[in-house]
Amino acid sequence: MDCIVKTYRHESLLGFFKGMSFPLVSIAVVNSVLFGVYSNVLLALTAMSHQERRTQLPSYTHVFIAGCTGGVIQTFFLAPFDLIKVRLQNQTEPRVQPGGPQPRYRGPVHCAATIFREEGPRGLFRGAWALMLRDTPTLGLYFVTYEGFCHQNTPHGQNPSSATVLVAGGFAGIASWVAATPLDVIKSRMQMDGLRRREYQGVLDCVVSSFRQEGLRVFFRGLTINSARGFPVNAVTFLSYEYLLHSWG
Ligand SMILES: C[N+](C)(C)CCCC[C@H](N)C(=O)O
Repeated sequence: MDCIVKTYRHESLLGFFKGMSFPLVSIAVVNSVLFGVYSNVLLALTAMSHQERRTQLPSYTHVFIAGCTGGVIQTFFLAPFDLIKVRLQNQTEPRVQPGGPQPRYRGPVHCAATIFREEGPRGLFRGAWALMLRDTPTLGLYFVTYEGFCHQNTPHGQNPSSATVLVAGGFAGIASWVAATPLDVIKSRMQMDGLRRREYQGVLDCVVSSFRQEGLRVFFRGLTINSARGFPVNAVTFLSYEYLLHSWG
């Protein structure tokens, strides 16, 4: 609540949409990589089409492996986009006045160019290890939750209803975000670390020093908001996924 109130006071309604244009474009790319890799790995592991999988649920191990693989590959696409989002969101100066000083990053493209210039091409992948650690197991969990919930709430041999897909997707989002939040905190700190004097030696150092300075609570920062956001976002994501598979498959 404090964050919402302060964001509104300092930056008005626009403050909530900071760094949004870029993720809007990137989410299409990132999700198609994730769901594309997931579906294809599952196909390779089980030799069953999407339709056939409805009658015979693949083993949860296969679902988990396919989800984890999606998580690894997705990181290469997500890392630069996510970095730019985090940098822009953390730029909390009030809106620029005409004639006043320019903010450090003037927008996503300028932000990408500045990071490239100041921190080199590898700078665009700052925090990518933490991101991969965050997403690999949690995306495995994401698909296991989704498939498991759909399977349990659908009569044998039928396709899950839209309502089931929405709720299953929502739960998958919450479960994976709850599991991902500790490393999400670390990931964002690593991404911000390139900006000034380097504070952390690596992921482990960031975990240890965050814990020393702020205690165990630090790893649960943003848990409520991540889960609250996770439900609707992933309900819609899975509904679109199922819908597209049916209309094209
Ligand atoms: C694995 N982790 C929890 C990080 C994300 C899982 C859901 C991904 C979705 N695009 C979203 O933004 O919610």
